[in-house]
Amino acid sequence: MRPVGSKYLLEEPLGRGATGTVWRARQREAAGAEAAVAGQPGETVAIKVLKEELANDADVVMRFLRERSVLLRLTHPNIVRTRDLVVEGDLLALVMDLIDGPDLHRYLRENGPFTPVAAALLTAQIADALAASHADGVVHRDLKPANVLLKDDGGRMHPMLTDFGIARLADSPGLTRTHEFVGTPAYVAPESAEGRPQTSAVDIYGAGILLYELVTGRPPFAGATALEVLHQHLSAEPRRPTTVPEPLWTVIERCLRKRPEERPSAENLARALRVVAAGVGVHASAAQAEAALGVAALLAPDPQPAVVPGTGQGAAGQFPPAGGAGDADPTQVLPPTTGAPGPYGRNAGYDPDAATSVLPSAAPDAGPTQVLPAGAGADAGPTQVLPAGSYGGADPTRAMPPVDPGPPQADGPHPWQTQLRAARDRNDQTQVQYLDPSEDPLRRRPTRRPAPQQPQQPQQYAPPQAPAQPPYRQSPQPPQQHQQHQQHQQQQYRQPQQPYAPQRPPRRAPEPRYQQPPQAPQPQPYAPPAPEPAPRREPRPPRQRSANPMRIPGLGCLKGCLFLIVILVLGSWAVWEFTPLKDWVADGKNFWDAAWDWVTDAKDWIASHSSGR
Ligand SMILES: Nc1ncnc2c1ncn2[C@@H]1O[C@H](COP(=O)(O)OP(=O)(O)OP(=O)(O)O)[C@@H](O)[C@H]1O
Repeated sequence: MRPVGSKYLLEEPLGRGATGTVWRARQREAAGAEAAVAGQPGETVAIKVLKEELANDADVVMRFLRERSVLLRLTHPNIVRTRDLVVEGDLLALVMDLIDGPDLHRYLRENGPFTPVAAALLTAQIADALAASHADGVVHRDLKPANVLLKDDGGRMHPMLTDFGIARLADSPGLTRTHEFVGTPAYVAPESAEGRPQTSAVDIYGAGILLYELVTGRPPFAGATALEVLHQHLSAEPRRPTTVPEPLWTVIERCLRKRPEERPSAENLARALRVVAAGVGVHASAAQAEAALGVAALLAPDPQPAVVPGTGQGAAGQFPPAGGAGDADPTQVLPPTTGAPGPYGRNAGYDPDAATSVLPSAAPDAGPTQVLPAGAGADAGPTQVLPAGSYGGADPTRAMPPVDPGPPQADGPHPWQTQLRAARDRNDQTQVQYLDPSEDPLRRRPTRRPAPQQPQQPQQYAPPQAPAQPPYRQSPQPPQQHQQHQQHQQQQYRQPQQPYAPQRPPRRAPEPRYQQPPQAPQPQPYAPPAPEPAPRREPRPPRQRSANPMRIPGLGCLKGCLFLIVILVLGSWAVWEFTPLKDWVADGKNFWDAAWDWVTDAKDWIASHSSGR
């Protein structure tokens, strides 16, 4: 058991992600004033030990220190609470509440898709968490099923959003040194992929993808490579699967709008999802069904979305044209759809703090050994989200000096290519690709389970929190009646009863919109090369038919023998028919007599010819 700081002991690893390893750990002594939650000796907690690359990066350590109050004050019933932050030598760690339950990615893989009602209610709770964090100016930026833990809450499962702030911690000018892409291609919003300004709308996009995946078992955009997936986020329209009721599809479609300003606010999303859940069941009243059909009216966008600092956002809600020098993001994966110079142009004027989705390289100067003092919001109540503090507009990292990306490497790979390669590598971890297809939940058909096996499964989800319940929720019913009602609602959309035809978005050729703009006469200092075409598979050589497909032992030898016998028979027949053998046999001559006759005839013939001359 390894100590972390003086207060915690790591016991066993619970899981490993792209940014670190999560451990089950035990509290040795109360953390006291230096943590948001003091804890008790012997208490079990979860500790995320950040990767060495992060811990060794001085920028990340500074960010860690600066952002502690943001992380520690973020409390909500659907957010995994961060209790303490530890910096110790080359170790950075977040101490969290231990959640007893699987993450949503694993749950989905093991149990197949949810019913529309269950998916809507679960996503509504995630939207509640987002609404609270957005109100506090915090954008998650890596929303995906793996970051939703399902807490066992007295037999019911309660979704808890985790990894808040990890993307923020990974932000670092040092990121431009390794260009490793962080974020999961399947869930990345178009504006993030393009390096455009990001707001809380990126989380709404992530929630839309997650909701789609909950009801279908796979995210809407898939591809053989990360680049292919990202292109789809930018240009492909999601298609409505047959199992998704129309009101739910309205919500999903609005969350997946390419233009962030057209996506609903988290608060409206939560409300709309509850209206949909109430209205799509078999026992929905006419008014509830009517309300669900009119859900589009509830999906108003956020007039003042929380801004992701350092992504070039101008005034809140305004989205400057992509590709402008001011909003270049050095970590973007794809070139902007418009605008001449790429983000790596040395004159692009990028903001180093805009490194939104990249891990830093190792830096020699590790942070100091210390246990952090408590943040300002350390004593916030467990269900309370504190009002926005100084964080909202001011980005503490702006004080950091910009890092020169360095001169263009003429012969090395372009950072953009390196990013893509890293993104592909990372997909191993995020299980978007390079998985055994039989094990990849995103590729296989959803598991269809007969209803009796898990009749109560969707009921396990905790009902929405009382304060968040909209006025138009179902009228109170006796518990039993309510349960039956829920069962009916959920069974109406149980996957086995529906003709499920998973739809893969069509593969698209590289979009012309990402083509390199014509080169100006003056060379760009660092014009990005044309996108590397996705590696094409070599056409398979035609399959060789096996001579012995049944693999019968000795068949090859037998075939040779048979062939020889046929040749011998044919040869014998030819000799018999076309030689005087028959006559010899008729005359009773043996072979040697016949042969001697031949020789004699030949000698006579030669003699007659020579005498005639
Ligand atoms: N607070 C927690 N309590 C219990 N288990 C946790 C907790 N946080 C994470 N885990 C477990 O640890 C695993 C790894 O978590 P982590 O957040 O590092 O993974 P990830 O989300 O796939 O990574 P990343 O977001 O960095 O790509 C999770 O799948 C989850 O099962």
